[in-house]
Amino acid sequence: MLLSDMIVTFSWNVFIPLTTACRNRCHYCGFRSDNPELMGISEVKELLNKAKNASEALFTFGEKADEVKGVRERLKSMGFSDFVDYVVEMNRLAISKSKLPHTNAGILSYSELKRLKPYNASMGLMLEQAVELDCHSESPGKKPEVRIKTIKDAGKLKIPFTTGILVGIGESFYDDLYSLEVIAELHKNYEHIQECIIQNFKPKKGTPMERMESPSADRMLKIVKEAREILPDDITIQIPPNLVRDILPFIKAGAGDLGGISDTTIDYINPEEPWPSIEEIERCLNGAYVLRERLPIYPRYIKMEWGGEEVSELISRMSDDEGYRKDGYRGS
Ligand SMILES: O=c1nc2n(C[C@H](O)[C@H](O)[C@H](O)CO)c3cc(O)ccc3cc-2c(=O)[nH]1
Ligand SMILES: C[C@H]1O[C@@H](n2cnc3c(N)ncnc32)[C@H](O)[C@@H]1O
Ligand code: MET
Ligand code: SF4
Repeated sequence: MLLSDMIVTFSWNVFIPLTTACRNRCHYCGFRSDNPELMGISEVKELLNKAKNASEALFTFGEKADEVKGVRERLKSMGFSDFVDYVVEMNRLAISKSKLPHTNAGILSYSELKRLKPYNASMGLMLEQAVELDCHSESPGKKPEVRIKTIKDAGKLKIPFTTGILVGIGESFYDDLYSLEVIAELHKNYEHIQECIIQNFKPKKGTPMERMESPSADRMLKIVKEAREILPDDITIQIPPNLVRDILPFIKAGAGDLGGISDTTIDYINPEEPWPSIEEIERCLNGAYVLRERLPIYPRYIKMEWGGEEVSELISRMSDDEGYRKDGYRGS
C-alpha cells in the first residue's frame, strides 16, 4: 500500500449558509425555506471571526435565489446589483479574514462561474444523480443535463472542483454506477475534479421524503467500493463523517477524505447530525490510518495555480507557512 493511501484528510471550515431562498424544491431538502433569509455582511463577519481554526469558508445556499420573489429587491436595498455580486462580496470578506472560499451555489452559467472563480480556492456542485428522478420533479436545476453543463463549464475554466452523488433518493444501484461513470468522464475531459462526495440521504421532518429511509451502510459501502473502481485514481472519495459515523469500513473500501468539519458552525444541510470530534474520528480510524488537515484546494491544483487570482496569495501563504508538509497536508 502507498503511504498516501494511509492518509485520511479533512478541511477545517466554517459553514456560511448565505440564503435559504431557492428556486428549486428538492423533496429531500430541509434547508430551503418559503420565508427565506438572506445573511447580511455583519452576520457573515461574525461567523468568520468566530472560526479561528478554519482555513475554509464553505458557502452553500439556495440555487438562483434571485429568482425567488422579493430577493432581488432585498439585494438591491443592500446595495448589490445582482446575486453573484452579493456572493463575490461575501467571498471577499472571507478572504479578508484569511479563509479560503469554497462556493457551492447550485447551477451557474459559464459567465457566473467566471465571475466567482477569482475569489474561490475551489468550487462545488453535486451531480446528485445523472438520471431524472421523482424527487427532482419540482427542481429544474437538478436536471442531469444542466448539472453536467455547470460541471463541464467549471472544467473549461480550470476551477478545482468538488462533485458527488446523493444516494438513496429513489435511484437504482445501476443509476449510482452510471452517475459515477458520468463524473469519471467529466474528469477525463477536464481534469478538474479533486473529490467526489458519496453522500447518504437523511430524511428531514416536514419534507415529502420524511418517511423514506436512509440507505443502509451496506449499500453505501458497496457504492464506495464500486466508485473506487470507476473513478480515476486522482479523484479522492469523500464521505461525510457526521452522516455515516462509523467511517473505518468506508476508508477501507476506498474513501480518503471526510470533507469539511467545523468547530463553530453546524452542518446546515443536515442540522440534526453533529460533527464528530477529532478524537472520535481518530478512535474510529483505530491507528490504521493517519488523519491530516487539508486545504479546500488539493495540492496538485495549488501547484498548477488553478486557485482564483484573488486567493492565490492566501493559498501560497497557508500552504507554505502553517505547518503544511511537502505533500501538502498539515500535521506531523
Ligand atoms: O458540511 C457539509 N459540507 C458539504 N460540502 C463541503 C465539503 O465538505 C468541503 O467544503 C469540500 O470538501 C472542500 O474542502 C459540500 C461541498 C460541495 O462542493 C458540494 C456538496 C457539499 C455537501 C456538504 C454537506 O452536505 N455538508
Ligand atoms: C449540498 C448537498 O447536500 C445534499 N443534501 C440535500 N439534502 C440532503 C439530505 N436530506 N440528506 C443528505 N444530503 C442532502 C445534496 O446533495 C446537496 O447538493
Ligand atoms: N442548492 C444547491 C444545490 O442543491 C447547494 C446545496 S443545497 C443547500 O446544489
Ligand atoms: S437541495 Fe439545494 S437546490 Fe434542492 S431545494 Fe435544497 S437548497 Fe434548493
